[in-house]
Amino acid sequence: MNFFDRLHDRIRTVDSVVSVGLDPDPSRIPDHLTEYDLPRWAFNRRIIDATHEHAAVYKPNAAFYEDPDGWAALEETIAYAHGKNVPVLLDAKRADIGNTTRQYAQILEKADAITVNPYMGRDSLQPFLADEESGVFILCRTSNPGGADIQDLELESGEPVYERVAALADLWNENDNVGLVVGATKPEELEELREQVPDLPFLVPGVGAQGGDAEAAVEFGLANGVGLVNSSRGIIFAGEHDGEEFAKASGQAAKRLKKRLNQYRD
Ligand SMILES: O=c1ccn([C@@H]2O[C@H](COP(=O)(O)O)[C@@H](O)[C@H]2O)c(=O)[nH]1
Repeated sequence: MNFFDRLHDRIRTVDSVVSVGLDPDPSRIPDHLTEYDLPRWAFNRRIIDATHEHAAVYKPNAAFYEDPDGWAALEETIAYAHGKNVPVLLDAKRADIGNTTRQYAQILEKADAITVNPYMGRDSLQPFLADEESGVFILCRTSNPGGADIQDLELESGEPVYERVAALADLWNENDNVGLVVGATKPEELEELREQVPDLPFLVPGVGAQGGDAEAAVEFGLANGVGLVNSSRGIIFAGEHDGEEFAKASGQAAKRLKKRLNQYRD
């Protein structure tokens, strides 16, 4: 079954488009978990227990796992999320020349979907695009202020780079497995892009800690009801640092976000 069909089912089952970002910054992990062999895994397990009923996906960002213990923590986390029937979207922003990108794409044997960087062009994404079962979210208009430096540049045709990326992504979507990453901090661009590519689901980061527009994220992020609105720090660090209460607070934050976003869903 294709990733977006699986995601559609998951969204229906939990009545939620919330992507829970698993970015376990070691400096913010509660003290009582730092004694574990894999503190990031101990942390994520508790977050998953508390949030899975509200999670359409989990989105670990690879940056928080790129060391030997980190990869072990990530593998445990992915397996545990799957045990709760929640798909995993790895925010890795990968892509490279052919033989290198083929190695990167092997991660899709574990995760269900990945974010990729279009800067190196189609061949750098080919192994991801060719994987019919997995989702591929292409960075299009990112949520950070510096996203404008390149993505907003006007081409000779008058279109900005991010619109060209969306047009290419639509072209590359031969296996119905492509989505776009568009920040909630860019509501006007979200609206324009939804008009331009009506059938591509968006992953919309930037609500919560980055203060993005939750209503626009839902109104324009979903294609035929399918899409994701991510919050990471706003959910996983919703509580105090110490004690088991942190997980309860993350469950409440995920539930709150789900309710808030559901106000805007059809
Ligand atoms: O444009 C982008 C692309 C990716 N991200 C990632 O999403 C989360 C956001 O975390 P918050 O704590 O909810 O701000 C994080 O992993 C980013 O690297 C993004 O923010 N913007």
